[in-house]
Amino acid sequence: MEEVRESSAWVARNSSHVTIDSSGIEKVVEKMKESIPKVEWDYEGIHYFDNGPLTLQYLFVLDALNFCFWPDKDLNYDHLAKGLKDALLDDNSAFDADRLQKYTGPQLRELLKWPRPLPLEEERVRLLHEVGFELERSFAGKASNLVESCGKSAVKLVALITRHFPGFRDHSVYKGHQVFLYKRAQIFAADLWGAFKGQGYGEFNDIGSITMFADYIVPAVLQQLGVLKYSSTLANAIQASSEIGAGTEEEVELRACTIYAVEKMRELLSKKSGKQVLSVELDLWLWSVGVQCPSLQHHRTLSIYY
Ligand SMILES: Nc1nc2c(c(CN[C@H]3C=C[C@H](O)[C@@H]3O)cn2[C@@H]2O[C@H](COP(=O)(O)O)[C@@H](O)[C@H]2O)c(=O)[nH]1
Repeated sequence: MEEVRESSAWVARNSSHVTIDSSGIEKVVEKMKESIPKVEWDYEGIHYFDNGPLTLQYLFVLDALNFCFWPDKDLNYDHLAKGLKDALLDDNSAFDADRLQKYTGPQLRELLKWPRPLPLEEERVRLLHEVGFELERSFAGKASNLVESCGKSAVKLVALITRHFPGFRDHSVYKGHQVFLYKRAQIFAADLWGAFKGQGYGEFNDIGSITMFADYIVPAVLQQLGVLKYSSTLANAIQASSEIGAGTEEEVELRACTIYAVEKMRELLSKKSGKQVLSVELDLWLWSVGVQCPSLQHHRTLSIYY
């Protein structure tokens, strides 16, 4: 994902509100280098897995909806992953392409057994329809065909997804530059890799090309670790739970500097440990630390991308 790496590095060099503290990176890496914390994919036991193509359909639907849980304080990612899993166990045709195109907001809520409207529910439904429509039009209705056409390349998979599904085109214009973040497209490749343990549908020759997935949890973890530093205005806005507009300089910097910082951590860690460390592995570790910390204050942006 050269465009994600390069454009994030550009933001980090030109940033006004977020800075990366290289001594913070060194401290974290120094502590970790003896034993890099390995977090098992699905350590929570909440995802659907049957070792076959239906798992890909599930993961693609999951990542189409994998964004913005925080407006409902009781809702989180686990509810989505587990809710979709239970829905599929109840009815294994629930994510057929024709069905995806027909869900209404109330039906999606019912599927997830969520008692009230979901955050950005209309957008969620629209994105489900888009996934169903384009899977049917170009991939005979199957996410497995999409994945199989990528010849074990995660880079090709992300490119194909963003070409076919506008809802996955997670990018921004920052100080006149186009910045690519591609969180949900990249996390889909990583989810396949994790679920299938790098084999079969999860085998990618270039998994090292994927960056971390710029969400709202990992930046907050890096700030706590002293890797990211915020301007006082930004720190106060996050502390006060004020909304940060999508596409603002602050928002793009939070996400892009997180990607760049994790790349720097990976480089240093690989050098010091003598082992090739993947951004995907670092991401899952940082994310799992964040979601287990209930007091974590994260930035709040209404976005369909993360
Ligand atoms: N960077 C990064 N962000 C991730 C994930 C995941 C889940 N990955 C699964 C894959 C294997 C594991 O076993 C995980 O279950 C979700 N998110 C993001 O977090 C936020 C949700 O927060 P909260 O509202 O507290 O649930 C939201 O932006 C969501 O999009 C990840 O791995 N990395």
